Amino acid sequence: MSSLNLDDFTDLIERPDGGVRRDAEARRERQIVPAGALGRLDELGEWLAAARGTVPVRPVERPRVVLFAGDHGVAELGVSARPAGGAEQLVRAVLEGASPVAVLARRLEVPVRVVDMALDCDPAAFPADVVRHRVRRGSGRIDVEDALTLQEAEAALRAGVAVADEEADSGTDLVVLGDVSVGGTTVAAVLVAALCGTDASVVTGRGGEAIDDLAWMRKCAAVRDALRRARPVLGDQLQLLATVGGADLAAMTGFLLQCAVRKLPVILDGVVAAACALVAQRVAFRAPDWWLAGHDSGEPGQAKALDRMALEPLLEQGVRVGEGVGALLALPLVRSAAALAAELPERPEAEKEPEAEKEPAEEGETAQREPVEKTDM
Ligand SMILES: Cc1cc2ncn([C@H]3O[C@H](COP(=O)(O)O)[C@@H](O)[C@H]3O)c2cc1C
Ligand SMILES: O=C(O)c1cccnc1
Repeated sequence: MSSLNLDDFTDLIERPDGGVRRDAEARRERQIVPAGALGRLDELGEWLAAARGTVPVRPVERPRVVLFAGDHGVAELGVSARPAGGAEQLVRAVLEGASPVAVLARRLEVPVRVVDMALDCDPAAFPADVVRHRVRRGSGRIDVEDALTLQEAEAALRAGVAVADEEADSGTDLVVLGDVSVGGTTVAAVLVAALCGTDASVVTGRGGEAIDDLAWMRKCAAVRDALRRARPVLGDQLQLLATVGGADLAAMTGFLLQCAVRKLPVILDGVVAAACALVAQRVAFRAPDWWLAGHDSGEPGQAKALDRMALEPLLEQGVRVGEGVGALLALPLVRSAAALAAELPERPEAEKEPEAEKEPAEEGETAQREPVEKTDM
């Protein structure tokens, strides 16, 4: 296998179509409801039109929840409320329809795909299509050892690319991206702190089932120790994922990059997705234009990462269960924005407005909006 050159993604990833975006904005100006009166839904509709490349925006017909799963050796330090190696149970609940994401996905009629990258259990525990991309059993204890070998990191990242291609090829038109793990919020905190140049205490939160103060201090110490190991490899994102990431995070990073290549929009869930997005942004600066932040999960590392990418969470409901729930909750909002953008009629007079009358105002507005196209979401 030829070695992977992440720099290639920089050229392969384009921005959403700026011309389509301007057409979407112009259409919005002509609609019967005053532009701006729908608040952020206006912006969302315009973003989706540009991402999907058409005005009026096409509805999201085939969304899918994609969850990357793995265990993390760092959980042995007691940094999670769950037992180390316990992600198998979480995945089982998702697949059996007995977890929060499963309930919501059923209700919203959105299929859920789980991709096991490094669960610490017998692969026979799950169907072949769930385990087929697994690169190892549990990722390494990042405070003292590498999460993965470079080869494993590369295999995991390639698996994420392959999953993105499978989704794009099978007609998925929007991805709700989440994770299922034990210890994942510690790993995500390390990546965010490493890439933002902050201390452990700034990014360390209380994780899945909130941990007590003592566990939080252990988590901070683990993040601090892993950060020391991360600093020498900050410039090489694959090495960074191998040193202080994990197979699920490496796959998610590859997945995000390839979704951007394939022009497949993604709603990010919590701190793990945000951390991977930040790594992907380092690889390809245009990539965040293809993503929305579904919600604010309350993990401080998530807020830090989203801020760096100028992504503003759509919802804040205090949801702290991971597994894509916050992002899935935002899906109806995105679909609502698309419906309004596509279906609100245009004012009859707007269609006949003489060119000379409308042009100066429109030109001025468009010119003003262009530079903020990327950052104002
Ligand atoms: C019911 C429940 C189901 C979950 N499934 C995933 N996570 C969540 O917990 C994981 C890691 O948290 P930590 O780092 O604290 O171990 C994340 O991967 C996230 O998806 C869940 C959290 C809860 C409460
Ligand atoms: O940010 C997250 O994904 C998160 C936050 C708290 C608990 N579980 C996950």
